[in-house]
Amino acid sequence: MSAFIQVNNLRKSFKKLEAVQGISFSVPKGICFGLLGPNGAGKTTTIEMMEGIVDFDGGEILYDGEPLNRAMNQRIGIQFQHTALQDYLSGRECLSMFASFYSHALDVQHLIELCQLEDFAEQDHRKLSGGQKQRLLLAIALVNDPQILFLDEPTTGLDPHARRNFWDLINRIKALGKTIVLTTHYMDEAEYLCDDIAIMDKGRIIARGAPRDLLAEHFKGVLIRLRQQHLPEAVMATCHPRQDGAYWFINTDKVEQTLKLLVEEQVELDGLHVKSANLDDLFLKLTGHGLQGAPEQLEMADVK
Ligand SMILES: Nc1ncnc2c1ncn2[C@@H]1O[C@H](COP(=O)(O)OP(=O)(O)OP(=O)(O)O)[C@@H](O)[C@H]1O
Repeated sequence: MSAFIQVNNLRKSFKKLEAVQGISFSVPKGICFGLLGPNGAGKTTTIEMMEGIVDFDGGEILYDGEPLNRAMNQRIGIQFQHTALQDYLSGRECLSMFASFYSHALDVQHLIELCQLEDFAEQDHRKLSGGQKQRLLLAIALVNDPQILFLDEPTTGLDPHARRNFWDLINRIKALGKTIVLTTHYMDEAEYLCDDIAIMDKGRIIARGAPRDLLAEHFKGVLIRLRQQHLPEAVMATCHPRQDGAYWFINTDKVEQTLKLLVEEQVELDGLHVKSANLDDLFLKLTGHGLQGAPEQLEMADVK
């Protein structure tokens, strides 16, 4: 697939802080591309340079081979982390106001239906729940029928149910053929939504590719967690378990054989947990620290 958005050696410093340190990547048309990383990694600075909101110190950003120009600017939709809306306006009125800014805008009722705002479109936007507000902000980002949609941490602070709803909505919008660039520090969000990701840490890209390919490249097998107990010699010698706190951990790419051995050796399986590697594990492996503070991190077998 050819690059729709091409970012080459992009740099940005704030005084002595090098927030973005010469990153490069490309985004083909029609995919959902994710910039993933912990707080302060440089995601928002990168996306804001791509949106033309923040000037960059070096490098280039090309859209269909051209720097961002007025015509392309009209084809971009942005959902910011925070957007101040006019007090007292209903969702429908907010949408009408933003639609009036563009020469070509989508029908407001169509946007209300697309983003499932029907039940609260007439309410003062200040009374909306977090999930409802995010859907309204998404509708506002779509008002000019953009070719490219930028979403900056769109589900931060939402409860799990609202996040799921929002993910479904993003998938519906992606199915309309739009190119989506989103930032997130939720690895599950990136795994669920993104065709391609760049993992950022401290202003640099430390991994690039499709989530599934990245995981296959860096990990094999699964991790089995058992409650601490005396393990038979055969298990110790074959599985090389690692003890950590109240648990034993076994890395293996031969799950069935390992489980069979545990059963044969009459190991207590109560509380057994089997887990595949995810992007949190990858981030931990690449950087030595976790993505979101202190989620449960499980070391996985390394292929290399
Ligand atoms: N306008 C600014 N002035 C000074 N420093 C800034 C500015 N904007 C960002 N930074 C700094 O640049 C670094 C990268 O910030 P950025 O917001 O891009 O990270 P992020 O990955 O989006 O983090 P978050 O998930 O918290 O939004 C941080 O250290 C931040 O404090």
